[in-house]
Amino acid sequence: MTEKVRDTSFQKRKANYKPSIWNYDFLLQSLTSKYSEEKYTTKAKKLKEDLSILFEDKNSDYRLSILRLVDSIRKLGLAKYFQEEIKGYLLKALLIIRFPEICSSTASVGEDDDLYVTALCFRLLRQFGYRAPQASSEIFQGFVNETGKFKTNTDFNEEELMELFEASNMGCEGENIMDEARFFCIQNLEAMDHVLPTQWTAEWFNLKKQISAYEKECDTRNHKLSELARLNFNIIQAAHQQDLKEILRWWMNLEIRKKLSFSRDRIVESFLYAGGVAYEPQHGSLRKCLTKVIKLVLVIDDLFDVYGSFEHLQCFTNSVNSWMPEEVVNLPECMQLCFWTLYNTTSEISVEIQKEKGWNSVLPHLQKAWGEFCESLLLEAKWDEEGYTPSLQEYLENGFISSSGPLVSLHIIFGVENPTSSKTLSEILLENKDIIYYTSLIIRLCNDQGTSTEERKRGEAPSSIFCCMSESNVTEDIAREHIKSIITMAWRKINGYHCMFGDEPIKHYLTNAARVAHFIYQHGDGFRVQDRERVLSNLIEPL
Ligand SMILES: CC(C)=CCC/C(C)=C/COP(=O)(O)OP(=O)(O)O
Ligand SMILES: [Mg+2]
Repeated sequence: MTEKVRDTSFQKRKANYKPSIWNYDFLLQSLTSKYSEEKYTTKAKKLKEDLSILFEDKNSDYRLSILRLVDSIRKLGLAKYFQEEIKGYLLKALLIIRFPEICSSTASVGEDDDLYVTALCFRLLRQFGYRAPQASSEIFQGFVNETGKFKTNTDFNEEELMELFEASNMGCEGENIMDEARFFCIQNLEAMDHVLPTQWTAEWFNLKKQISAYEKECDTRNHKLSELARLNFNIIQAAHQQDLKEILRWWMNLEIRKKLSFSRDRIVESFLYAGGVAYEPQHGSLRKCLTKVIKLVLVIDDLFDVYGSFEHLQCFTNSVNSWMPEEVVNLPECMQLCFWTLYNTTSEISVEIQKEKGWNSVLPHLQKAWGEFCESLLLEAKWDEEGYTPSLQEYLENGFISSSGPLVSLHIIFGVENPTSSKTLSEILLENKDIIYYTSLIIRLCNDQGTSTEERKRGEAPSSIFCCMSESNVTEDIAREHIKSIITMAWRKINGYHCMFGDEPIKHYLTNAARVAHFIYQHGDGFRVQDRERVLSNLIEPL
């Protein structure tokens, strides 16, 4: 057992987090939706059947309308309903582009495709994980000059440039033409630097907006399709409401809640973000488990950043590493409570995963991941204590772990995959090692982009931006641009894995964690400042 740690009932620094804006009792009462009734699911199935006719339409072999229909279905969150049809349709679209002479449509122009069609087709194929010649970046060769730059003599309109921008964000490492495309669009479209491309966006957070936008498309809109999209959104929201009720009860019953004046009470936001990772109704268990993990990450992160003395944090980390409650008895009461909450919640989660998914020996993996997370926070606390500024590389080697990405990823794998597949957990982890790394890197860098100014004011450990400024002796603006370029590079790597393996569920959900990070930090610190409207829109108000 550790020797007695000095009991200093002090708090390292003030974070001045505002209390939660949510009245949990009131929320619990408000979370009811008629869409959890069976009849709505039946109605959705019926609508889906009625809509099969869309795909039989003889006139729709014009590839642009095919591609647009597939894109609308995807944007409306209905791709899962029409998986087979989309596959058939995309293949048809490819056939028309490659062999126009065998298609009856007079609109097929084959090789002379305009930028819009080329970019749209390329993006959809990559989004759905299909390998085809049209999913190769080579198809943009016709739009660049001999030096590899996009031809400036062609007058591309805004719609074409937007589509090219979307396509460029599906590019992989080494596809220079995609880098050129991205650069070209940012230069030629106003304020593109702040536009989040679809590939970086968590579908769930954009769904309502997409449905409303589709409904404004008077000419092409299909009423039944938008009816199904609305119904689908409301059915999902009803499932989320049931999950959130359970989560609120869990949180309200925890003793720790009353003892954490130094920490952020952000259980609703933690749930909202977990929903961005896996929003489909069947992922309720994963959503709830991720919410608990994110909430504990916030508590422990605050413990390290604003509360504990270095000595206390060392003792806490030892306890998590050894997973031995005896170690914490000498810590302040609230730190002991943190440990117990982590200890008990993790045990419960491991039992649930074993029961639901059939995995064995889950707990040792979760313990190890929490231990590594605390070690990374302890190193940051050490840098803070010593006033040391690491190089950017040294910072990132640790920062990808302190982002909580590896921890969150492990829970995603346990929640998505089941052990009946032919692979062991170690094999799955190894296979996804790089995607976990780059996702975690994105979480870390997005977090720093959104929170570093405030953290610096509070005198917390340095962020990537500060490390970059100090190492290269550059201004904050230049450092921020450099960090943005690392984020873009990380996405290129992630895209590469998707191109290689197709849209596998594990890779899809792991990547969603990076998308959620962009969302949380795009306008600052999404955990500090609560977004009332967003919670109401996604979790409370039906369409
Ligand atoms: C998408 C996910 C899982 C997000 C959680 C990220 C995280 C470590 C939040 C802690 O906030 P912070 O802004 O205080 O972080 P830090 O102190 O590490 O900079
Ligand atoms: Mg922090």
